[in-house]
Amino acid sequence: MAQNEAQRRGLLIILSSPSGAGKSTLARRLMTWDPSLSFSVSATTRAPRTGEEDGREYYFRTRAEFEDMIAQGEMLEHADVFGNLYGSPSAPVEAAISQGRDVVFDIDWQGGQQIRNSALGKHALSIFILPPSIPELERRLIARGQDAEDIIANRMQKSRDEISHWPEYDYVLVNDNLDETEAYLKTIIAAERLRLDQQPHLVEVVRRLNAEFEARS
Ligand SMILES: Nc1nc2c(ncn2[C@@H]2O[C@H](COP(=O)(O)OP(=O)(O)O)[C@@H](O)[C@H]2O)c(=O)[nH]1
Ligand SMILES: Nc1ncnc2c1ncn2[C@@H]1O[C@H](COP(=O)(O)OP(=O)(O)O)[C@@H](O)[C@H]1O
Repeated sequence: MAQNEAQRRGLLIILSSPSGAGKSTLARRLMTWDPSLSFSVSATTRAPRTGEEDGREYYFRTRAEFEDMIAQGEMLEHADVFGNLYGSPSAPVEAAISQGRDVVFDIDWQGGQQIRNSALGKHALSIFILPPSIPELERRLIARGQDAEDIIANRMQKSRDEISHWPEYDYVLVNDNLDETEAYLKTIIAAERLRLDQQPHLVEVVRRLNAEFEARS
């Protein structure tokens, strides 16, 4: 982008899916693809999994701390998911988008809905990830090897409700082949960026085209 051009605000790229469909894997791949992307690290009251670090995958907080963050107006959105509180802190998102950086969210349908209905909703690009089948969804949850049987059963039971929200999203991808889904996701983001980057110039271009028509007549 030329230096004197006004910088557009960053996009809020929302990824939602039932647990196990692959959205965290896809989000991680996006971050490697484009290091200018900012990942919105959520706060949660759920316990850390093996290998998860406070401030990297999540900000792990007690329920009292989380409720205090809500009371202080620090959350862009928040929801109860599988009996725990999850939410996206506003400040890092505001900072990133005001610098023109696009932000990736790995959140459920309730969070997606809240962001779309917020003041930042017009900057949202939402993508829903479907699993290719329910047995495959369960296989992935088991293969991930992170959750106990009862937790997996609870996630499987909630997945039908999460899936029912697919029509609310701008795009829906079936994550069968991971590399293919990743490629589609990048295409969607690239197309949206192109559209937004072109927008401010279009009035000027069409004005010039019209002036050129005038000059011919
Ligand atoms: N609304 C909302 N949902 C979130 C947030 N962070 C994570 N989630 C969702 O909470 C659900 C559970 O996340 P997690 O415990 O990491 O399990 P996983 O999705 O199976 O890896 C997933 O659907 C996440 O997308 C958030 O900040 N807000
Ligand atoms: N297209 C795919 N094919 C096979 N396995 C996948 C695919 N996408 C993701 N996985 C695997 O499925 C498991 C769940 O993926 P994850 O990204 O943690 O899901 P989510 O964040 O939606 O809960 C992980 O072990 C991941 O490596």
